[in-house]
Amino acid sequence: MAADVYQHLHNILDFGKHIMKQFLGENYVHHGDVVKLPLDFLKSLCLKVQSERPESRCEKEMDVSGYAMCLPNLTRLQTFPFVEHRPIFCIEIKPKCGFIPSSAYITKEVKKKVCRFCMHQHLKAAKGKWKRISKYCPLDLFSGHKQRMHFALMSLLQESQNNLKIFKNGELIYGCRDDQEYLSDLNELACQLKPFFFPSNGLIGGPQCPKTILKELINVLTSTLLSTSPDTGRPANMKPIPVSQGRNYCEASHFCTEYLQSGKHKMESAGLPKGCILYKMLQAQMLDMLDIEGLHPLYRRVEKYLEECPEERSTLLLDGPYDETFFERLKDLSLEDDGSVEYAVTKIQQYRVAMTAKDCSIMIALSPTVQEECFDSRPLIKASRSSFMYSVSILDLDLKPYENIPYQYKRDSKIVNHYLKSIQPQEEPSTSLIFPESEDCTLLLHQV
Ligand SMILES: O=P(O)(O)O[C@@H]1[C@@H](OP(=O)(O)O)[C@H](OP(=O)(O)O)[C@H](O)[C@H](OP(=O)(O)O)[C@H]1OP(=O)(O)O
Ligand SMILES: Nc1ncnc2c1ncn2[C@@H]1O[C@H](COP(=O)(O)OP(=O)(O)OP(=O)(O)O)[C@@H](O)[C@H]1O
Repeated sequence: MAADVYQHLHNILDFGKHIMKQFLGENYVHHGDVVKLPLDFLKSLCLKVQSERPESRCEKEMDVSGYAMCLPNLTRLQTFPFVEHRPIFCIEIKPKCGFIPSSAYITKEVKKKVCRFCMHQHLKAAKGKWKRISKYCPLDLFSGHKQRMHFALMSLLQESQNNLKIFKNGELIYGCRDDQEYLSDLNELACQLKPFFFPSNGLIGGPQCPKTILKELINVLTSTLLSTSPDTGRPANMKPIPVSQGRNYCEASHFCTEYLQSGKHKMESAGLPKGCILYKMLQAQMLDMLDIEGLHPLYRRVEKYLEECPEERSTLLLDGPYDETFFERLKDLSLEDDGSVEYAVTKIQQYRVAMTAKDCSIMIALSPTVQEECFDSRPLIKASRSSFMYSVSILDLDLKPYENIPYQYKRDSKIVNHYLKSIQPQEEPSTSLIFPESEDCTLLLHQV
């Protein structure tokens, strides 16, 4: 049992170290270490954290067999550990899938028009996972278009669900609260963040203030998400997947509906700078080239083969090791199915990597600089009245299990069918949230 856990944790570590680092970049991935911990400590820790865990996660039990994964605290700056004592805030974003599939295996046309996140919102609201439908659409965030990105980030702030959290000096101060009104929360947030953006205090005031602070926050986040890191990430010999294969906007996006209604007939595609975290994440997500509808028959092919030759499971590398050989196989982007089990396995592994990239989170840690530090060559993000040292990391890079594929297949059709049913009566007109760069947003906020 403990040996299995040890092996499992090592697999996670190797997957981060040898596979996800290649896709996402050396600087963004912290693979951690497997550590042995005293059983007593683990048991008391388990009791202590149980009451803090979200109810929906409590069916998963904490493993207390003796091994654990030790990761750096990603709410702190990873690039400058010597500034540990400095005030810092960190934004965690779980962006989800940023593209619309274009696979020929898709049977429902709506999947080529509306993104999975927006469709899934309806099912989540119906099941009571969240009270309200979010106006966030991942395609807006991944668009590289500043106005769309601002809209996406503002929508995340308004309805954070499990897609946005904010930490101040390592402590959660915002997010994951569906039971509170967002207005009071946003005021409180602005209040907490004010010293970071307006350190000299007193210079700025009046009723615009919280809105100004949130806009500063959104600008800083957008710049960070679009900033490029010098490390290479995806190796040069792996062809990039063209982002333009599917449509570049989602028909259910509140931004796009209004933008197109306002007489703009085409969604211009600004595109993401190659090398920024969103670009890298999107490339990894797009390894899902067949969609679950094209993938599921390949899963059945492998299952059939394994029924006949169960001893072949390790040769197929379904469960690792996650090393160079595994990575080499992921590079084959060909979609010519020769009917072989090898082809099926390659597509399955690419799909699992893509699913992992669709469910991981970005941690953006920001710490304001003091004037005398501004002379060196560290990357800085500038706001109107302050500037920040920052680090970007990716969290939750456990490879999604092979065994989940049939479940993903069923859930896909459940999400789509529910969406089609729920939009049938009439489309709700959306209320304006767009705030062009020259105009103020229309949020009601109190002075802080
Ligand atoms: O399928 P999705 O898109 O609902 O993603 C699941 C997540 O739900 P979300 O939509 O982000 O609220 C879900 O998030 P929550 O636990 O609900 O916060 C998990 O991350 C789940 O992964 P796993 O099965 O625990 O490894 C995720 O499942 P996978 O599909 O990534 O396996
Ligand atoms: N290394 C880290 N640094 C800072 N915060 C972290 C770190 N790892 C996890 N967290 C915080 O804990 C949350 C849950 O982490 P994660 O999703 O990895 O847990 P999990 O193992 O999936 O949880 P569960 O046991 O419920 O399945 C993250 O969303 C993040 O807010």
